[in-house]
Amino acid sequence: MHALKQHELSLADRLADMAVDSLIDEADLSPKPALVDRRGNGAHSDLHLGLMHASALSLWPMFKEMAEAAFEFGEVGVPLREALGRLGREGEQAMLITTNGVNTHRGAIWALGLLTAAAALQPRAVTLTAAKLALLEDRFAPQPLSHGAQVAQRYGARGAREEAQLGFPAVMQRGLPQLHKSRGQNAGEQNARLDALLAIMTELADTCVLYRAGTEGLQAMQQGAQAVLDAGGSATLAGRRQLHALDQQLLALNASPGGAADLLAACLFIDRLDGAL
Ligand SMILES: CC(C)(COP(=O)(O)OP(=O)(O)OC[C@H]1O[C@@H](n2cnc3c(N)ncnc32)[C@H](O[C@H]2O[C@H](COP(=O)(O)OP(=O)(O)OP(=O)(O)O)[C@@H](O)[C@H]2O)[C@@H]1O)[C@@H](O)C(=O)NCCC(=O)NCCS
Ligand SMILES: Nc1ncnc2[nH]cnc12
Repeated sequence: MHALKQHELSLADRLADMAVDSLIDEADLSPKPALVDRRGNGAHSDLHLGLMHASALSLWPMFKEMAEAAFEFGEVGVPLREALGRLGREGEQAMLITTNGVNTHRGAIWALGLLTAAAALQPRAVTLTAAKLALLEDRFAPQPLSHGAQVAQRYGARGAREEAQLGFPAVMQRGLPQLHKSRGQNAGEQNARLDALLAIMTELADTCVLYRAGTEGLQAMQQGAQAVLDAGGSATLAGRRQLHALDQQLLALNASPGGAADLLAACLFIDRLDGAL
């Protein structure tokens, strides 16, 4: 085999490892408000931590194939976008078989799929490259009346598609800077990751929350997350009290911030990639 190709294949393996590790780190991170974590199922009756792990692992071949497709096409364009769409739909089927039909990682397939392909193409301009891919039309994409599409209609919310098309502002302007800031304050890695999740939650129009709990739920998520950070973050006693109150409030509203969780995984992926460059 050609030496460069061999190198590319091992890089595809590494990118798939990074994507899956980021999903597993996100799932394990505790205590996350109303989400599945080591403590329990959050606001979900059909999810648990083992299922999140199994789902993440089932996506490894998809991420690898997405990176390989990026190497093969070699540039941002409709052929690569459509190949990623096909791989994403196949990955979603693998996920649904693994989880017995439960949607564990649909948003993560989208965000991390684009970022994995972008990292294979342009490791130093990942979010910009992912945004360019997200802006291209996939002629074969079905147009289902998804939860995201329904709340986009009802509230005019900017959902997962737009977040990617804008270059992941919730990650680049909120999550990643907060991760670095909290690490710099010696918050400890788990607290720094919790703070990054909270920072993402302060501004995101999470369509999972909107679908389940409307604008009341979205406001509770955004304001409650800001209150934790204002109190000093999850490493402080005052911040922990606010975090507990946010958990209780979101559980009472059945408002699971699944979109924010996916974007935390995206944030951890970009952080890992930065560390590997
Ligand atoms: C373009 C797509 C992203 C589809 O987007 P759309 O908004 O139309 O569809 P949804 O099915 O609603 O999926 C979007 C998922 O993205 C996450 N998300 C939500 N808000 C945001 C946001 N503002 N920014 C980024 N990401 C966001 C979220 O995923 C998480 O929630 C999932 C659980 O959701 P749901 O099933 O609604 O959950 P429940 O309330 O629990 O359901 P019930 O129990 O009540 O039934 C969980 O999976 C998390 O991942 C949104 O769900 C893209 O997905 C697409 O086009 N897909 C088709 C395949 C494809 O072409 N892929 C391309 C690969 S590159
Ligand atoms: N930890 C989590 N809990 C619930 N939904 C999620 N979607 C992605 N990660 C999640």
